[in-house]
Amino acid sequence: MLKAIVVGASGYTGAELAQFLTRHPNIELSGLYVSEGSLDKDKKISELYGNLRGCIDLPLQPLGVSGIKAACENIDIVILATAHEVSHDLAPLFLAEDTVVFDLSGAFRVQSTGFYEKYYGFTHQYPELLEKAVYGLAEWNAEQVKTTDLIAVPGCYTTASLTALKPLFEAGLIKQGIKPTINATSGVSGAGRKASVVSSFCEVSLQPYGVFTHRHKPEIDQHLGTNVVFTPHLGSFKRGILASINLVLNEGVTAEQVNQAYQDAYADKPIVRLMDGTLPALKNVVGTPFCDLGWAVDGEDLVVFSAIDNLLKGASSQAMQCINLRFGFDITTSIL
Ligand SMILES: NC(=O)C1=CN([C@@H]2O[C@H](COP(=O)(O)OP(=O)(O)OC[C@H]3O[C@@H](n4cnc5c(N)ncnc54)[C@H](OP(=O)(O)O)[C@@H]3O)[C@@H](O)[C@H]2O)C=CC1
Ligand SMILES: CC(=O)N[C@@H](CCC(=O)OP(=O)(O)O)C(=O)O
Repeated sequence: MLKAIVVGASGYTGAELAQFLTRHPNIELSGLYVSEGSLDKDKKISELYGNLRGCIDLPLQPLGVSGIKAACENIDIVILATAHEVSHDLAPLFLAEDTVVFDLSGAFRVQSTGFYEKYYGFTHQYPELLEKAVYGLAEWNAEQVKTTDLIAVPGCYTTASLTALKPLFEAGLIKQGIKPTINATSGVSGAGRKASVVSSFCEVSLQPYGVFTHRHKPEIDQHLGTNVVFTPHLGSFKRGILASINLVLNEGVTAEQVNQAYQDAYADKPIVRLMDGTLPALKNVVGTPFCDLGWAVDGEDLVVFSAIDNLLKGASSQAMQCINLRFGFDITTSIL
């Protein structure tokens, strides 16, 4: 039996991961951690999430740097469900204890230190870890995930976008020089559990934000290999992301070729569901690990729609897919 701990377990993605790990037949959930000064320290996780009562009643233990060695005793797997700066500082310490680290933050997703100064506002101290980290887009990087000890789980908008775009670019169907335009709307849980005015119920309606400046744009650019225009929106619902993506096809490319590209990429991938002539809807993916893809072609114009649960395929269930890949379990274990 492998043993796992979750750091940042009181947050939205950490609590989801605790549930996947509890259900896993080959992994024991051995500890849940929050920051040293957390207001939730020593509470049971089920005091915060009532649905977990009787299922996961482990305490949220405070964790400081000096406690990391003890927290890692006999531990194989560490999930960092923490803010980018926190993951940046903690990952090397957990790696030094011979654990395999799955980081849900953006701290190790993009191989460019300059990117972190521009988009995250901190100087990255570990260029060697940026090189070593594998980007955990599970349907695309499975072989690399199997061989690394640091997995950078992709961001939520990025997962929705790359899952939709990669088959088309791999098949060479998209006209060069015209950037894909991604408009994506996220539920408010994308901003995490901490209180903030912008994500408070009375403040949220439906509005764009981060126009031309959101950090997921360069993350998509790097992992797609081409530049995009990306505009995120915040919607007044709890969970889910719907991305609508406009593209121009190469001359002569047919709807059948688009269908075939998606079939080739995903026919044997159980987590990506190709809609048959219908279009994705959040109600079909929220609470599930799926990415639903639908599309329509009109001459050279192609619109693709991608729907995920931001906390699941956009974070925790994708991390669980990566854990399964890394340790040789079926990719759907504990999530389907
Ligand atoms: N929400 C989403 O849809 C997605 C989030 N992500 C990323 O996943 C990560 C977690 O996100 P989310 O769950 O939303 O965040 P939350 O804000 O909901 O949770 C953050 C957690 O980290 C804990 N924490 C803060 N500082 C420390 C520390 N020094 N040591 C240990 N624990 C600490 C918090 O508890 P406390 O402060 O009480 O200590 C809390 O448990 C982030 O990097 C986010 O960007 C990625 C994809 C999607
Ligand atoms: C609605 C909302 O605020 N969403 C978050 C994205 C969440 C995500 O994917 O997280 P990473 O920060 O790990 O990249 C945002 O726009 O910052």
